Amino acid sequence: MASVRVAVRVRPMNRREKDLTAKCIIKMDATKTSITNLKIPDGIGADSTRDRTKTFTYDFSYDSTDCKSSSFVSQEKVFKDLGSDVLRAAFEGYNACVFAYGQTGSGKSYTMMGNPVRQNTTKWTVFDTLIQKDSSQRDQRLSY
Ligand SMILES: Nc1ncnc2c1ncn2[C@@H]1O[C@H](COP(=O)(O)OP(=O)(O)OP(=O)(O)O)[C@@H](O)[C@H]1O
Repeated sequence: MASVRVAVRVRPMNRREKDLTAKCIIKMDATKTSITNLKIPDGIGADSTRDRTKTFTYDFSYDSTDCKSSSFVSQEKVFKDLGSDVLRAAFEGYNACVFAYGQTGSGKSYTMMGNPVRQNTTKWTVFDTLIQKDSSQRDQRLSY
């Protein structure tokens, strides 16, 4: 596991953003995140086009804007990609840390804690599985 991993996640638009008919200017493609400056007109010249959209590569780029989209990334996937290895490392005695960074309302708490009713169940199920796996490995070690 790499010592540091960085992920970007885009949440669905909230009511206020929808009411303002805000446009989504972020696109994710595998590990790449592209941001488009709509104030720069499209297709004027090669240089303008390059400035209009900037692309950055991260370990993970998560599109969680629309749960009906084929590219939708669920809370469970985020946890499996980012949380489970950190937990495993912690069980193995390594120091580990996960933190979320972003402006207010961008989805930090949601990504870390999930939805209290449904998504925590998924998270804790994966967590329980890890604990069970850890104890069964320990039991195997003890039985040698
Ligand atoms: N991936 C997501 N899918 C659905 N809803 C989300 C998602 N991320 C955030 N939200 C919703 O967006 C709102 C703001 O999210 P959240 O409270 O997690 O932001 P925050 O970054 O922790 O804000 P603050 O810094 O003010 O504490 C919440 O209503 C939350 O349920």
